[in-house]
Amino acid sequence: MATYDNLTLHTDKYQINMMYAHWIHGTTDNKAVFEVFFRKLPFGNGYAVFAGLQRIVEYVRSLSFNEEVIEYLREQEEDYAPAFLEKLQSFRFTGNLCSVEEGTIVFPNEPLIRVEASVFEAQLLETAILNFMNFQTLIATKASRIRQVAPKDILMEFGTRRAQEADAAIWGARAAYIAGFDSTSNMRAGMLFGIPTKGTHAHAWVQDHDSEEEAFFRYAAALPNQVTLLVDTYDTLKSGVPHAIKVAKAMEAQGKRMSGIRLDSGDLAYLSKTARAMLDEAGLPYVKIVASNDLDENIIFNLKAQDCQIDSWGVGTQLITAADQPALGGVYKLVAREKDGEYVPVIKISGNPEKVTTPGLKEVYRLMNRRNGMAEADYIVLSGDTEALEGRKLKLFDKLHPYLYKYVEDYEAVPLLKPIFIGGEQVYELPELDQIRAYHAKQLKMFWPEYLRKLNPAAYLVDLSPQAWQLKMDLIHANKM
Ligand SMILES: Nc1ncnc2c1ncn2[C@@H]1O[C@H](COP(=O)(O)OP(=O)(O)OP(=O)(O)O)[C@@H](O)[C@H]1O
Ligand SMILES: O=P(O)(O)OC[C@H]1O[C@H](OP(=O)(O)OP(=O)(O)O)[C@H](O)[C@@H]1O
Ligand SMILES: O=C(O)c1cccnc1
Repeated sequence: MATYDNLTLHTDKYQINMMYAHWIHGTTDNKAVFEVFFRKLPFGNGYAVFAGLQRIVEYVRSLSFNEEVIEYLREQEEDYAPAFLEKLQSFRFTGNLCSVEEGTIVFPNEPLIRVEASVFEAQLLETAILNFMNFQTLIATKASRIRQVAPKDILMEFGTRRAQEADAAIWGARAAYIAGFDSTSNMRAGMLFGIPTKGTHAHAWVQDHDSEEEAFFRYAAALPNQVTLLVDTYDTLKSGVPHAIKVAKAMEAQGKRMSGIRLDSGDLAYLSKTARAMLDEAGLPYVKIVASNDLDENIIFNLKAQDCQIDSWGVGTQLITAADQPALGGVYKLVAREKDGEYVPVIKISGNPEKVTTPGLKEVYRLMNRRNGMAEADYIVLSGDTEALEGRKLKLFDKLHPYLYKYVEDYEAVPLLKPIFIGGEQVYELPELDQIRAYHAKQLKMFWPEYLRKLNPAAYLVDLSPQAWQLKMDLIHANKM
């Protein structure tokens, strides 16, 4: 079997076909600029949480058309000339790549990643970059919604068994941690990324004993420092909770404290309230209640509205598969190409106005109100336009109804796109995961709650500068049949 972890061919065949066609026509070295953005927020949310950059950086660094890959291409496609395959052998990314940092709050229709490279290199990267960014951003956004409804509780990611295969499990666990989950059950994700791991036990442990009581006592004897007992194998209130109380009391006699019980079926509001009362009655107020069973942000929100007594949530399937919206539709679009040694902006026209691209190399700034430190709007300008950076008064206007406008001043323009690779050299030091998580938590504080609420959030303003807008209009008119 072929080597498994070389991601160089983790791309759509049409990218290699286009690379080949450029090679045939001698245009491989022409520069091209692509931008990554998405058009629509997932889950009806008001923002997305950008994630995927670490994987993208590792992928770009590791690109290598080694012998095995070349051999495969040779066998697969007789059109690919031997000299083309030879050129691929020395392929490496030598361009510039800028990106928003992981954990950043982002919005539709703003550039999140910009690749500026020979068209030969830039074309190859599209598929993998979108694959990594779309999935990880989607899961981080879902996790952020879950965190929002349980701001003070412990959130445990339990999704691996239901994830869309192994990569999704570990990178999804990482994305969830960035957006505020406290732990993962996936030990490999823990080892690879330094995410704290947590786990209870399964029904099998109870079923594998002559009695539930015996199972509980033996588990507590084996792992006295992390005893969370699953109490719903036979009858939660008549058997599970009373047996757990017995174990907790026995532990107390030895000077130890049981951590918790886990509810995994039935009416979680009713069961948690009753179990809480039973535990308190037994003098065990410190024993926490963990819940799991196909939870998502809506069920957790509802359970809280029912005054559930749940301290900690295990969330699997709904999070790791983003069950209510299985994909983020991020795209990678050409915005400029080199012609006669200069960049020429390009556009994609569509009958669907949302699909018309915004031409030209762009920067995106977050306009931070200096008086209150809150984000006012995101402002997209053509690269080289420094008006916002100089703090000049800006006109933000509604593109469909230009007579609706407002001026902003007394702001700081914070560039969102950071240089990651310049001339193929990595210039960005990847932050530690905990730094990313802390950065994300700080980001959330910069937005008014109206933009963050889970249901019907207010739309945050992402505006094009007048020059960027004019360029778009000019190209639409120039290209319209
Ligand atoms: N009080 C509640 N309010 C709203 N939703 C709840 C409540 N209690 C449980 N749920 C959710 O209802 C859904 C349906 O649970 P379901 O009836 O399938 O579980 P169960 O039959 O009790 O357990 P299982 O089939 O997993 O053994 C689950 O997603 C669960 O999290
Ligand atoms: O429900 P999720 O959010 O996906 O969380 C993970 C689930 O995985 C385990 O169940 P298991 O796989 O044993 O099957 P179950 O569906 O019968 O509980 C655990 O008991 C949770 O219920
Ligand atoms: O630790 C747990 O309780 C757990 C882990 C994964 C899936 N379900 C439960």
